[in-house]
Amino acid sequence: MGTSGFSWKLDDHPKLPKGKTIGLIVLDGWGEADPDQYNCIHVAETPIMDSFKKIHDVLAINIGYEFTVHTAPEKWRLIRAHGKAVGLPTEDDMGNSEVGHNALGAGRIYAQGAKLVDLALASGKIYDGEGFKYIQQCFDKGTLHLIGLLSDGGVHSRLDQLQLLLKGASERGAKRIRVHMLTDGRDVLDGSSVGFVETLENDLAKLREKGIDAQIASGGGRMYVTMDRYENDWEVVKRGWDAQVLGEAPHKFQNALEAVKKLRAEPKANDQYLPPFVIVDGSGKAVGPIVDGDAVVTINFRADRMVMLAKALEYQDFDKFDRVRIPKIHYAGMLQYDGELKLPSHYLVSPPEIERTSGEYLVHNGVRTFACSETVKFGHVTFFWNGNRSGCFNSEMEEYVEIPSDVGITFNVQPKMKAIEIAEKARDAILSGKFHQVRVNLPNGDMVGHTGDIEATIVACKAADEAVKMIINAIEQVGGIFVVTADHGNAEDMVKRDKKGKPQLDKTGNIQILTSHTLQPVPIAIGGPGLVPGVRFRGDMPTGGLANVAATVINLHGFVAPSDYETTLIEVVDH
Ligand SMILES: O=C(O)[C@@H](CO)OP(=O)(O)O
Ligand SMILES: [Mn+2]
Ligand SMILES: [Mn+2]
Repeated sequence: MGTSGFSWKLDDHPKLPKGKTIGLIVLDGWGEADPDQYNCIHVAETPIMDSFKKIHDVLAINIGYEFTVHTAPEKWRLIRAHGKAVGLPTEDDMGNSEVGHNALGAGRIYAQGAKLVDLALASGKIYDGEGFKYIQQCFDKGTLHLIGLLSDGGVHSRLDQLQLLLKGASERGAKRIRVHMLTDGRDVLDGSSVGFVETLENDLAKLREKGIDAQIASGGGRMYVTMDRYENDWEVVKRGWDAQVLGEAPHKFQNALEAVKKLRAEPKANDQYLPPFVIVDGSGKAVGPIVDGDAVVTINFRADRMVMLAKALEYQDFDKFDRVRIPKIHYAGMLQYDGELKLPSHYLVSPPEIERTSGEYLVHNGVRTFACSETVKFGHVTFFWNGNRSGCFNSEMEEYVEIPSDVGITFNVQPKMKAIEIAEKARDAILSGKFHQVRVNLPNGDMVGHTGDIEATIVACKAADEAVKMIINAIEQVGGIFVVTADHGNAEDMVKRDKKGKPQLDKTGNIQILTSHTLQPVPIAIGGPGLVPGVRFRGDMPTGGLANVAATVINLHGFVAPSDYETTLIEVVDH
């Protein structure tokens, strides 16, 4: 920190002991909503998660399973996980893993990428920064390439920001612009790609009227092209590289609208998984490969699914796939995506300065931590948790375990994912007695929820509940404490609704499946035999959110939380 007088030392909590083992479980995409057939959490058998909500008069309850859960009515509540509570621009912004885990781990609410980019564009400061000046150096002779998610979902990127950047860059000297678009269908309805392409094409046509040579150059579905994360499957990034840099793809079209419409018409096609395509001119030549002297901007503000491409674009030493040709470019990210790796080294907007996270404090105060998930969510409980930094703070105090995810499948075919494997690792870590905090992310509700497959999502929710049971069982055995919560909603609502909450029908009278996250609150439950009697959720914090969890957990480890953290959710009453 460099601030004089700063100390990592946390004060002892006056009433709560140190040394308890805390099982900290984040259910990804697990919100609370009214029960109906599209609420997969409600439909699924989830006895453990249900038990936390039940009203009981006694502290220890037996819920009819082979172990006892210690809980009580004042040990379950809902917290906010979307909009301003997690640093997003408006209350209409659904939560997501990045902002959710940042808030959970950092204990404070930071203006997040979406908001920071909005502000930088509105004030024009984005054009005064080092990053823009760096790419601007190529505008005279080279092409400006914009690569990213074409969507108004607001999770990874936003179309209006792309539109402003196109305008701003063209007004500041960009003469030749190529957009490499990725279709969404995950943060927005499947099929919405067509409308987004139309909007973008209109904008590009207007630029062309002004004499700027602006076109879409390539595309593909976000889950199949470019936007992999945590190095799960480099083939995804390679497909993008081939189209964007080399101008090669199995599908060639003369315009992007035709491309998206035709590729969507294939059986089982959807926006998330559209195959890669390139746009070619009348002679069949790709209109926009990335070549020496060009500028490249990755327009997503969110980090996880841009880091791999950023590495491919920036690193000299790179062996993840054969890049064939490595263009000499000026590359900038919309944000810097990894604070530890300083990747990319040039960026248009500075990321939120998330520092002094709970993980770092706890390490400095002797709390030994184990964190685990499977690949697709591994960075959530490590990288996002620690404020978008890869690696641990102190490898002697922390152990991070990644269970390899299945590759090349959509998770509705494997809805149990690695939930039990994650729970087994957590169980073993708890029983080993080596750790004070055992932290996991259970991906099922979210990853399967994103497929839009309701039956599979029900299976997924059940699997996550079984994993919670295994972890809590271990906590019971060691006399520990559990904290079970979620990062945002998803599986609790799988249908698009009208303003009154009724399922909305499309033109053909079918319901519209909601693959995205939601605006719903998420549960938090605390319990376990190690919880001091008299600990309960405070009644004076009705608007508590994810950022209040860090102070709560720090308290349960026996410390007073740093004074600038959002307040704790718990109090200790005399018993
Ligand atoms: O898959 C992702 O990238 C997002 C949705 O766009 O989900 P989550 O925030 O849960 O990681
Ligand atoms: Mn999530
Ligand atoms: Mn998700």
